[in-house]
Amino acid sequence: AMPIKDVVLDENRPKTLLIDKHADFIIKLFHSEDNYEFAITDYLRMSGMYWGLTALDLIHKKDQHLRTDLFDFIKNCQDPESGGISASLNHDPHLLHTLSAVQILCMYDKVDIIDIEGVVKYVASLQQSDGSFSGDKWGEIDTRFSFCAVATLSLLKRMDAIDVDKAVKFIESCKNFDGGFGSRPLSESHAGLIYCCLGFLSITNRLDIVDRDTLAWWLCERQLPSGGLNGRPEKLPDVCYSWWVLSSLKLLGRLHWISWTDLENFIMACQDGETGGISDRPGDVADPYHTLFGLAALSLLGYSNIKSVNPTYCMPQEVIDRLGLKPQVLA
Ligand SMILES: COc1ccc(S(=O)(=O)N2Cc3cc(C#N)ccc3N(Cc3cncn3C)C[C@H]2Cc2ccccc2)cc1
Ligand SMILES: [Zn+2]
Repeated sequence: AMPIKDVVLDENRPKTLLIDKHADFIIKLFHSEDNYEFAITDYLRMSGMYWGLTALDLIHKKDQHLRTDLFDFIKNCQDPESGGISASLNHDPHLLHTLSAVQILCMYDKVDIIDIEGVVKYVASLQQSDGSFSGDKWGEIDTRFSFCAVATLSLLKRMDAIDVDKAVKFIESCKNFDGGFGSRPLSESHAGLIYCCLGFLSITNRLDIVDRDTLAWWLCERQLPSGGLNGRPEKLPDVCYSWWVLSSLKLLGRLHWISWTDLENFIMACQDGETGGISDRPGDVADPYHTLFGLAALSLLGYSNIKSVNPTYCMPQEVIDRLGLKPQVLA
C-alpha cells in the first residue's frame, strides 16, 4: 500500500501548553525592531502584527506590551489616495493587510484612528463584474480575497458597499464535487481556501449552499495517524491546517468528527521548548503565524486557559460579541 506521508511524534516531546514561553516568543517579535533581526519581515508586517497580537490576547497577555507607535504605524500604512492599507511603510496597499489592520484596530477598539470611508472605498473598488475580488490593483483573483473583503466590511458594519449576491454567486461557482472550494472556479480543493469560502458564507449568512456532509467528510480525511491535519490528500500534516480544518468543521457543526486528543498531541509536539512559539511540524522553527493558529485550534478544542476564539474571524469571541456581529454557524 502507499506509505502515508506523516510524521512520528518524539517520545520526549512537549506534552503540556508552554503558555509563558509563547508569550515571551511573541513579545520578543515586537521588541527586536531596533535591530536588523526584526523577526517579521516588512512585506508581511501588518499580518505578522495581527498574528502576534491575537495570539497574545488569546493567552490573556494582551495589554502588557502594546506600544502606542503601533497605532501610528497602522495609520501611516493607510494610502491616502486608494484608502487601502499596506503591510508596512512605503509598500503597496493590499486586501490581506487591510483586513489585518482592521482586525487589530477592532481588538483594541481603535477603528476610528484610520479613514474608515477610505477603507470601504478601497474594498469596494476591488470587486469585479463577476462578483469576485482581486487582492490589490494588480488584479489577482482568489477566493481568499472574497473572504478578506467581507470580513473587513462586516467588521466596519459596511456590507452595503458591495454587491453581496454577486459575491456569493462567485463563491458558489468555486464549489467542487468533493464539496470543497479552491482559489477560482475549477481550482483544486484546499483546506485554507475552504476556510476562506466557509468564512465568507458564514458572514453572508449563506452556509446553506454548502454540501455539508460531503465537505465535512473531506475535512476529516485530513487527519493522519500522528493526529496532525494536512491541507490536501497525500500532504504532510501542518499546524496551520489544524486551524483551517477545525474552524471549517466548527462552522459546519461537525467538529466532533475528528480525534481531539490526537490533534492536541500533535500541536503540543510542535511547540518549541527553547524559544517558545509553535512551528508547522515538530522540530521546525516556530513563527507567529503557526503560534496563532496552533493556539486558536486548541481554543476550538475547548482548552481552558485559552480565550474562546471566533471560528469565522479568528479573533477573540469577546471582540465579535462587543461588535454585535453574529456570523452564521451550522448547529
Ligand atoms: C516561511 O516562508 C514563508 C512562505 C510564505 C509566507 S506568506 O505567503 O506570507 N504566508 C503566510 C506565512 C507566514 C509565516 C510566518 N510567520 C509562515 C508561513 C506562511 N505561509 C507559508 C506556510 C504556512 N505553512 C507552511 N508554509 C510553507 C503561508 C503564506 C500564505 C498565507 C498568507 C496570508 C495568510 C494565510 C496564508 C511567509 C513565509
Ligand atoms: Zn503551515
